[in-house]
Amino acid sequence: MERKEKITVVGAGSWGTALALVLADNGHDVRLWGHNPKQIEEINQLHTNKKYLPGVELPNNIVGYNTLKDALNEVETCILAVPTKAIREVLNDMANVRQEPLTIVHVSKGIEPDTLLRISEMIEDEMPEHLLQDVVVLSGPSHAEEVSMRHITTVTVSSKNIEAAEKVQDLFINSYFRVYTNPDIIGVEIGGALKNIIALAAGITDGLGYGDNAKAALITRGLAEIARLGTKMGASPLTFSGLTGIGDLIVTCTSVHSRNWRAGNLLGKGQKLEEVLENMGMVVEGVRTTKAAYQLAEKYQVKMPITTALHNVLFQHANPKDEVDALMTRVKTHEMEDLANVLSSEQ
Ligand SMILES: NC(=O)C1=CN([C@@H]2O[C@H](COP(=O)(O)OP(=O)(O)OC[C@H]3O[C@@H](n4cnc5c(N)ncnc54)[C@H](O)[C@@H]3O)[C@@H](O)[C@H]2O)C=CC1
Ligand SMILES: O=C(CO)COP(=O)(O)O
Repeated sequence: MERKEKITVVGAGSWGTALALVLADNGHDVRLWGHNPKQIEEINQLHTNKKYLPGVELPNNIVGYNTLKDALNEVETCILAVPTKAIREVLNDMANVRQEPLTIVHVSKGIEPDTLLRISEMIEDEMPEHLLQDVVVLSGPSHAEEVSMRHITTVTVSSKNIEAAEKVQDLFINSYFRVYTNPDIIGVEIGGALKNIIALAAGITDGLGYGDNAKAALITRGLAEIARLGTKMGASPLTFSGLTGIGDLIVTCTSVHSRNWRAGNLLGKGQKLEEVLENMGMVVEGVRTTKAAYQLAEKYQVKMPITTALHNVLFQHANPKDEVDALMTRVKTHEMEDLANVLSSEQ
């Protein structure tokens, strides 16, 4: 029998709440912290979180907290489930109310524009060393809507300290939520963040009226450019064929639950970015990540044509259809880059 723990989930949005449910199902005492007092009142009195997970009933061992100090009191592990944009602010608040070291399990999928830091690097950067035990990432093909219905889901945990990842594996694993470990934290974080770019693009092609062939092309060639960048950044190429690579690409590009796909779909149908984001009500990580990935492609001198096309649509007001046409009419090339390199060196 695994040890039951007090665990704090920081961020009461859809993913934080769904993960709180998994931990509660495993018998842990779960504290769900959110910054909106009305939402916390709803969680404690009605046992629902209707805005983020409509129709889902929360068990009694999930208790809502509005004060970070109380939520983190006597807790060794915290799940950080806020959008990438909010991470530094929340970590700063956490550091102000903590004295003891904490293991932080982050579940966000993004890269910080300009600093180009992965999320585990942002945590190491922001959290004073004496307050940080370990940093673990949990990622994989997992929509909150399905997890909260206890639908079968598989994810991966990774950390520089594999024992910390194994401990988190034990906290979460159960009969509907299977957790694997992978020591390649760079690959796990890069795959999880960059798949959102491709999901936005898949939403756009669907919105433009293209079919499954276009989507399969985007998933496959998207994976190629994610792996091209990721391996330059030090990731293992094998990670991109796993749950946090192709697995998450498939689910995000093909699911109506995906916020990134839905946002892309509206863009493809002609809505403006500002309008789409305003009406979404939930985070669309792929927009900021496109900016960061575009900067990373320049830094590492890696060709990322889909990311570049999406960057043009999101930030240069390019027409989505024109960008698709431009992608399709690029100079012809080999599919496998190793082969292309061999052939060009033979010429
Ligand atoms: N929703 C999903 O199915 C999944 C989401 N993720 C990732 O989890 C992260 C969170 O996503 P969601 O839960 O979907 O987002 P969401 O939009 O459903 O919820 C975000 C939550 O963060 C809170 N928040 C925003 N700014 C804040 C701030 N400055 N201080 C404190 N709280 C703040 C919001 O009030 C909200 O409760 C994202 O990085 C996303 O990519 C990962 C896997 C699955
Ligand atoms: O990461 C996710 C599924 O694995 C969630 O994707 P969206 O943010 O696009 O909904």
